Formats: sequence, C-alpha cells, structure tokens
Amino acid sequence: MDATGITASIVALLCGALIFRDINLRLRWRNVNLPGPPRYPLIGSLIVNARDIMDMFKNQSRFGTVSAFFPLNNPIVLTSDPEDFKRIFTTNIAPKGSTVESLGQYLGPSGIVFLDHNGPEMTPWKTHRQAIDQAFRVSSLRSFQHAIQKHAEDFVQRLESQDGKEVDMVVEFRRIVLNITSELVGAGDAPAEFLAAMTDLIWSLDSLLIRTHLSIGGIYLKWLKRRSFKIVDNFLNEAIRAKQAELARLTDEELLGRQSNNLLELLLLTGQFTPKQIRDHLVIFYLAGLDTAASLLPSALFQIVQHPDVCRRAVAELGSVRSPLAYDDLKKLRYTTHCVEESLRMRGPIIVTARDLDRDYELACGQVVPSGTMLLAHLHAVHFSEEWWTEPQKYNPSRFDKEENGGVVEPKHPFAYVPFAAGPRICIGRNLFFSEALTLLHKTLTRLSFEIIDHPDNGVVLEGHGLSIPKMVKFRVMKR
Ligand code: HEM
Repeated sequence: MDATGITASIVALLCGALIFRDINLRLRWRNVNLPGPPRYPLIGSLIVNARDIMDMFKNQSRFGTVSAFFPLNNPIVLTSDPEDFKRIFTTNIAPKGSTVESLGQYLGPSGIVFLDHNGPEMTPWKTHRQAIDQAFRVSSLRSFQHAIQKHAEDFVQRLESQDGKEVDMVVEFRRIVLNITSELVGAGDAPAEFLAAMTDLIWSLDSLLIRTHLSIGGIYLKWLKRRSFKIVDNFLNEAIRAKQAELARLTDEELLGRQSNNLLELLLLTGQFTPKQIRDHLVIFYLAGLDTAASLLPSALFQIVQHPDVCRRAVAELGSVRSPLAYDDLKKLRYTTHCVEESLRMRGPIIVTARDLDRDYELACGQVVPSGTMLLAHLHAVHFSEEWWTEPQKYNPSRFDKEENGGVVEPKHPFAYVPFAAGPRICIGRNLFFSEALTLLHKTLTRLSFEIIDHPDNGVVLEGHGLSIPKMVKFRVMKR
C-alpha cells in the first residue's frame, strides 16, 4: 500500500471510531431528556454553540436548572440544583477524576486537591486531608494571626505611601496574599526569585485550563515552564531538607510540646509523607490559596466602597475593635463578615466545580445520566437564583443576618450558598481566608479611604474557565 493508501486507511479508521462513539453515546443517552444547545454528529455542540456554552457559564443558565451539552461529544451535565450539590458534595459517588488530572500532571500528583476521594476508605486523600486539617484548626489559626497582622501592616504602610495616587488593588492584593500564603506554607523567607517563579507557574494555569481536555496539557506546560519549576523545586526541596534536619535535632519531649503553625513542619511531624508528597502539597497551597483570595479581596473592597451606607457601617464596626486585631476579635466583626460573605455569593472566584460520574446517576430532577458524564456544579447560578434568594442581583450584606432580615434566614436551601463547596472536600482554607480578609479590611478601611477611579472596566469581573477574576479594581487612596 502506498502513502496515500495508508493515509486514507487511517482517516477511514478514525472516522469509523468517531461514528461508533457517536452511535454508542446516542444509544446510552436515548432515554435522557435534558435541555441544552443542539448537538451535531461527531462534534456534538462544539463549534456552532461555543457562544451558547459560554452563556451557560454566566450567572443564569439559558437552559434552566439542569442542562446537557456535548463539546466534541464529551457529555457534560451542568446543574444548579442544590439537591444535586448535596449528593455530589456529601457522598463519594462522583470522584474528581480526569478534570484535575492535567493539573496534577503539571503541579505534582500528590497535591491534596488532586487526590481522589473515591472508594469506601477514601484513602489516601483522607489520610492527607486529616494531617493537613491540623494546620487549619482554631489553635493553629490563632497562632498564625500574628503573621497575617505583620503582613497586613506592611500592606497598609505601602498603600499609605501612595497617598493621593491611583492604586491597582488587584496587583496589591495579589502581592499580599502571596506573602501570607508563603508564610503559611513555611516558605516565609523565600527569595523574590522563588515567588516570581511560583507566580509564573500559577498564572500559566490559565493556558492549561484552556487545554484541559487534552491529557498532554500538563506535561507540555511542565516542559515549557521547566526553568520556573527548577527554581521552585530547588527552594522547596532545600526547605524540606533543612526542616528535617532541624526536627531531627530535637528531643522527643521537645517534639511533643512543639506547636507548629506552618504546613511544612506539620506535614513532616506527622511522619506519614515522603518529601515528594510534601513538596506537592506545598505547591498546591499556592494554587488553591492565591488566585481565590487574591481575586475575591479586591472585589469585596470594591463592593463595600461602591455602597456608601455599607462602607460607613463597616468602617464604624472595624474602628470599634482594637488594633492589632487578635484572632478572637474577628468574631466581633459581624457586619464586615457579612460583607465578605455577600461578595463570595456574587463574585466568588470559583464559578463551577467538576466531578466525573463513575456510575449512572439520578439527578434531583429524576433524569438518570449515564456513567462517564462530567457533572459541573454551577455554584454561581445557585447564588443568583430567585428561588433561594430575595433580590439576588442586589448587594445586601444584611441578608446573612437573621435579626436584620426580619427573622428570615437566607438562603432558603442549605446547599444554595456554596462558595467553598461543601461536605468532606469543602475548602480547607475557608477559615484562614476569613482571617486574611477581615484583618486586611480592618487595616485598610480604618487607615485609608478609597475613591473609585472612573473607568468602564473598573469593578468588572471576567468569567471564564470556571473562574471569576476581577478585570480592574482601581482606587485613589487617601490617608484618613
Ligand atoms: C476566596 C477564597 C476561597 C474560595 C472561594 C475557595 C473555594 C474552594 C472550593 C469551591 C473548593 C472545592 C473545589 C472542589 O471541590 O472541586 C476548594 C478546595 C480547596 N481549597 Fe479553597 N477557596 C478559597 C481559599 C482557599 C485558601 C486561602 C486555601 C489555603 C491556603 C485554600 C485551599 C483549598 C484546598 C487545599 C482545597 C482542596 C481540599 C480537598 O480537596 O480536600 N482555599 N476551595
């Protein structure tokens, strides 16, 4: 057979495989009747409906609470039914699976986010999660508060030095969250070169997310970013070695009484993890803790400043609490906490979260979808649903206060407010995030006032690839 013949045979084989896949999928889905964009043979709802698919990620899905679409014939079900959230998040019917595989290949497969929780024992994820949970207990957060304070003070002094000038708060918050995360991880003394390399790795994820369906994406990016990886790995591996040596010098008694408040030390002290696993977890904390908090904080500040009544009330509350703020003072900031909660509802950085069905699944609406389907929990859509919230488009921190809200508790369904997901895999860093957010708001709003810069993009959030990120948050800052 000549070259043309071989090429024609390969093309014919590929077409045959695609047609077989198409027919198989249609048979498996013949009894499922879910709304969604039209689906074409072989390419599913891809090209023609790219816009529709983007629309589906916007706050209100065009197709209602549950819809199905098939980019390249990969079945995806998008749900914003809180009853589905309850099942997905609180049982182990839907593992994280392929959705995070590419990310795992890139940043290190043992990172807590990538470990699968499927199976009756949920190991090794459960073992890792239990060990890491210790760093987020109240006692650890209490002793970590002084580090947050120190960084918050640096942050506000930096802003004060720009008195009267225009400041890009997206950049400022990103810098401060990076520093706080480094402190938590145990890389507080990291050189600027390490922080730049780590930021490079995290930022390049956007291009990985675009290629997320290509399993090669992670490996390719790892090669492309090999220089940054070398810097990050050299620093972390050296930090792990140095900490191991330091702990080896301690007596058993000293080890027993030791209170660690950074992850590196804590993970070593458990004695359960290899240096490679520890390295992967530390990297993950940058991924999970950086973009999320650094995206939400500028938006939260923007929304507070944009609403003068809310701002006056928050400033009064923040001013009534002593400085520096101790961990136990945070609970006195009830109204400011509601401001942050309201921003998490409206501008929570994670729009959707994905799970892979490894068995047939009955949706809350009664339809059974076949195994192999990717299930997307649309966190934002439920946050904007009129079924569960009063005037969901309105920024109203008081909705979280039962007394102020005429005795009504919002939302009207316990799984209709899920900025941190829910169940055993709920965000491990949520309490740390509130410590960061409240301490930074305390410092900034009591020492500075903010004037919103007039620009059409100011305060706008970009929504793509399942994440919501502020496009621009610029203020003129003035010392109070
Ligand atoms: C605005 C702040 C944050 C938001 C909205 C947020 C949201 C989330 C969500 C929705 C998940 C679940 C994802 C899923 O199940 O697919 C998650 C998981 C996680 N988050 Fe956060 N997060 C925030 C801050 C943080 C911080 C500050 C840290 C740590 C420093 C952190 C560490 C993690 C980790 C390690 C997981 C994985 C837990 C597991 O798989 O067991 N997050 N987060």
